[in-house]
Amino acid sequence: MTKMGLPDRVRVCLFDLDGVLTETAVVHAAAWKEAFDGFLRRREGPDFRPFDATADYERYVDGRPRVDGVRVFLASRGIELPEGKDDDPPEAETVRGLGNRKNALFLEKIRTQGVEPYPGSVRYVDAVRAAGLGTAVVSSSANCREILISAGMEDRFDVRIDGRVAVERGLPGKPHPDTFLEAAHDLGAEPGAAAVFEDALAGMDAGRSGGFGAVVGVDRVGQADALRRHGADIVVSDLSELLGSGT
Ligand SMILES: O=P(O)(O)OC[C@H]1O[C@@H](O)[C@H](O)[C@@H](O)[C@@H]1O
Repeated sequence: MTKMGLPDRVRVCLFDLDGVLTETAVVHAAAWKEAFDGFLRRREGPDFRPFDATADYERYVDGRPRVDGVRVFLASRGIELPEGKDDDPPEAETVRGLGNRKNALFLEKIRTQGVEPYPGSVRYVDAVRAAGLGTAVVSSSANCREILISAGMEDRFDVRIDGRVAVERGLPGKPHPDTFLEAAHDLGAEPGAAAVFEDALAGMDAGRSGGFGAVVGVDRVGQADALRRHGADIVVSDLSELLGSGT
């Protein structure tokens, strides 16, 4: 192990954003709950079964691109909506409309609450860079760049593969490994020389299937066992735990 708490073969680090670098996973979960509950209430009446911002979020939405989150959660309730168009209004009962509703709610929350980076993640990324390792942010979010700027972290990554870049390059999102593989490639590293840092189960699955050199699960919500079941080699509750370890 190196002093970064990673195997010696690791040359580049691929960081998920929401919940790993910034405290925005809970903001996404709250926006999804508001959007889905509004939809379910309209469709099923006052006795609707609400979206569970922990269990439903982790299993069906967390880590996936926006439209995939809509589709996978609705499928879990036996609901299928028409795809709709990118610019569908937020009240449209389509996959894109519901995604746009969630995005409007998410942006509103970010505007009022601001974006906080995890201090331990900032320290870890800085230490990794100082040690000469390459860094990438690999996020399903189309808002990744704005979130990084708001968190004051934009300059800390050599490569950014986010929800927008994935669409431009035709890359399937997490749980597929393609966005992580693309980031490793852009950093000039084989997957075996890359470490993946993720908090979402879909992200773990991407890390496991991509043949990466290490998969670090970041457990902010008490799901360490699930992270291990989905492929984490190491689980920490904060990236700062990796500093100075294993030497
Ligand atoms: O809606 P956005 O900002 O494009 O984000 C898509 C997804 O990005 C992921 O990083 C989050 O874990 C999900 O909760 C979110 O739904």
